[in-house]
Amino acid sequence: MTAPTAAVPAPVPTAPGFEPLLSAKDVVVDYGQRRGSFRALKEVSIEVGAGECVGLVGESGSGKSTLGKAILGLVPVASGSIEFDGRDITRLKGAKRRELASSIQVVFQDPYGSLNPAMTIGDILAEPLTTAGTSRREARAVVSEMLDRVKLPSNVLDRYPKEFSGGQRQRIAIARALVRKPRLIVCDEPVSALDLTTQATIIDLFIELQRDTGVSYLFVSHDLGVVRRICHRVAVMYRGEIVETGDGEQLTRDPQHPYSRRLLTASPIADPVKQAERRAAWLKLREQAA
Ligand SMILES: Nc1ncnc2c1ncn2[C@@H]1O[C@H](COP(=O)(O)OP(=O)(O)OP(=O)(O)O)[C@@H](O)[C@H]1O
Repeated sequence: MTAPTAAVPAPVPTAPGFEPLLSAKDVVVDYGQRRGSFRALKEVSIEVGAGECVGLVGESGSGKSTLGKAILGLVPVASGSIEFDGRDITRLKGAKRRELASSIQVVFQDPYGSLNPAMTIGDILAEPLTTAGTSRREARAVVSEMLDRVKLPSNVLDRYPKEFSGGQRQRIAIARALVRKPRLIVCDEPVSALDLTTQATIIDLFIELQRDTGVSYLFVSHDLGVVRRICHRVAVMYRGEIVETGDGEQLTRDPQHPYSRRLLTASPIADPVKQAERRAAWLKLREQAA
């Protein structure tokens, strides 16, 4: 198959009706040492509005996670800028970066690996609050509100992650991301480890949470079908660039870029080995950043 022609990376504007919240401009990320380094993001620009869900689709290795990591400050940005709520966050480090955790959170793909097996659900959910200085009493109230939001009963609090199914664990992971009441959640393939029925209920939950809390999502997925359901706009990534953007319907009906057409026909399937590598890389970076 011939490779699609390279396209000029175009800025992705915020959809009409949404106030800008996140704005990444010409972001470049390189991996490796200076000699032989690999450019994973090539001047990528994207905006996410307040209350908007922007999907990021593309095959394995196209740079989706790298963009999420750059926004979360987990990989260095070589050039370009990332603004959040009007503030330059491109190179925030240390305490200032940690403070941002109250505004930007992440939900991972793997509900099995992302919850500490030695902690009760109550402690897993309260920890982000108590480490940020919230009293235990106040933390309990917020945890209980978030359990309600993700439709889990309060009797889960004294139990451990291993006692729950994949879908329930993902509800717990979503509740944990919500306890600090963030304005943006980077969702990294959050439903691709789940069976189709559970996927559908978790997608419905994401939609409902967005409607009720006004949170924004940058929703990374290899599956255009999933992002079409949940996202207001979809950006297609190919080899470190955004090659096309549009609403899901339009992208499906009338894809402009050859690679988007290929994505539609190929219907890529998540490779479990690749996905395990991606999970390990995320967790390592998070530990380093903690
Ligand atoms: N730590 C790293 N060191 C070197 N190269 C890396 C590193 N992390 C990612 N890459 C490379 O950067 C490119 C983009 O990877 P990235 O994980 O962002 O892609 P992706 O679209 O999210 O794919 P996947 O779904 O497989 O994670 C790939 O070629 C990948 O091999």
